[in-house]
Amino acid sequence: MTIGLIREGKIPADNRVALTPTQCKWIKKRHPNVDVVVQHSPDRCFSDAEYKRAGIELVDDISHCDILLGIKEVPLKNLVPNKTYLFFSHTKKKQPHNQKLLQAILEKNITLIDYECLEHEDGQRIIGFGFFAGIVGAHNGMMAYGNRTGAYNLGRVHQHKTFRKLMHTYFGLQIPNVKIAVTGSGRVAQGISEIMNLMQIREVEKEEFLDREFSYPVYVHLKGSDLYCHKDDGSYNRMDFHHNPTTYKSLFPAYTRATDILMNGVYWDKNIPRLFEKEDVHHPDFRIQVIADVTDDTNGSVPINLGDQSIADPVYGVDKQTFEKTAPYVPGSIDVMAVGNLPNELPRDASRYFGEQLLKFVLPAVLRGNDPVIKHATIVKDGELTSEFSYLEDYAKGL
Ligand SMILES: NC(=O)c1ccc[n+]([C@@H]2O[C@H](COP(=O)([O-])OP(=O)(O)OC[C@H]3O[C@@H](n4cnc5c(N)ncnc54)[C@H](O)[C@@H]3O)[C@@H](O)[C@H]2O)c1
Repeated sequence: MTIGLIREGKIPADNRVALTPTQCKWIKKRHPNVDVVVQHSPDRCFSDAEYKRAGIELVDDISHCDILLGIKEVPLKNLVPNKTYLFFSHTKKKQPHNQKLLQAILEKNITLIDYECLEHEDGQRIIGFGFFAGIVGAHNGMMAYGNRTGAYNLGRVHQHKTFRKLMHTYFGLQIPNVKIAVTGSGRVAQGISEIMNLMQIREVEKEEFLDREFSYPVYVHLKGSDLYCHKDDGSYNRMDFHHNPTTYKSLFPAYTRATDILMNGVYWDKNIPRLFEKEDVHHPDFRIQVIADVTDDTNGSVPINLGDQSIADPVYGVDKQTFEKTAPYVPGSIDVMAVGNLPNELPRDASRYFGEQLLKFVLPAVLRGNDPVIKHATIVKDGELTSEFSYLEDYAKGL
């Protein structure tokens, strides 16, 4: 079997990759019947030369490969007929901008396995970039607070080649006595907590966080039952919340009066209550000055997320009275950091982390063949929608 790492074709080109040179080398050594080739790319965070040094063949033509690994949506013209692809297709929610992509995949008799649909038995996602989104998002949130208050100065993540180098810049950092709320229970929240700990910000209990001030910087980590309760009886049941989110309400408004910085990493869709409502901002005790919205849905769990910024310019202000977008760090506004491709600021670490999960959980299942995990994540098999994704039929027909 030959695995091919494709060149990212989406514009602007994504610099991440599914497997690092060392991981490719490891596969070849561990599985002598598997070959790995890499399509030339000028944009990847690991250069062609690094793959070559690891003994990996570089190619332009990938038509001899059995399995093609990418990251983002593959441009229609690049899709090779009759192949098996793994990438993030962003089609499972019938996203309008990717309708033509799914149609082309069907027409070209392709098999599409979507990373986003790879799940453990209990429904938890197997693979994702969330951890490094949390790392970069938390750094940017702390950077924004430093810029707003002038209390300290943090540079940009992408100025450092690796996470290890970034960590060293936190040495001696003097953070004032801020109170930070971290929300979420997945990889993003894990990444945010990592930065909190590296910056030696101390975790405290929620009651304490709500009731008192501290003479050192603190954070509270709020997960499912801390954030939501049933509207009728105040209870929380995870499965019930996932299935009937509209019957729940948010408990976060109390925290808006005790929090200086919100680091948001919750999973959200339009049926899940927002953390707080826009009107809460007008409450005289609303205290939040900076929001790092790593979840990043426009008008989503954070109602004053006014849309995406770029890595180059990650923060904007939101006027507390009019909710208009302003320049960042001006009086009377809240700073919002909202970027949809945060892991691209640390692409080498993010790729390594992604590749490790791929090697641990996905590659063995691919090699075994006929594996339920892969079956469950296969949206299209040989040009036909699988039964699990038959609900996409109308979308695939262009209706
Ligand atoms: N800005 C960025 O660059 C960026 C990058 C990665 C992820 N994200 C976003 O951050 C959010 C969190 O991502 P993550 O990587 O931590 O996810 P994850 O899959 O690691 O964790 C998601 C958590 O949400 C819970 N969950 C799953 N389905 C749910 C449902 N239907 N209702 C309620 N809760 C549910 C799970 O139990 C899990 O604890 C997502 O919205 C994701 O799109 C943003």
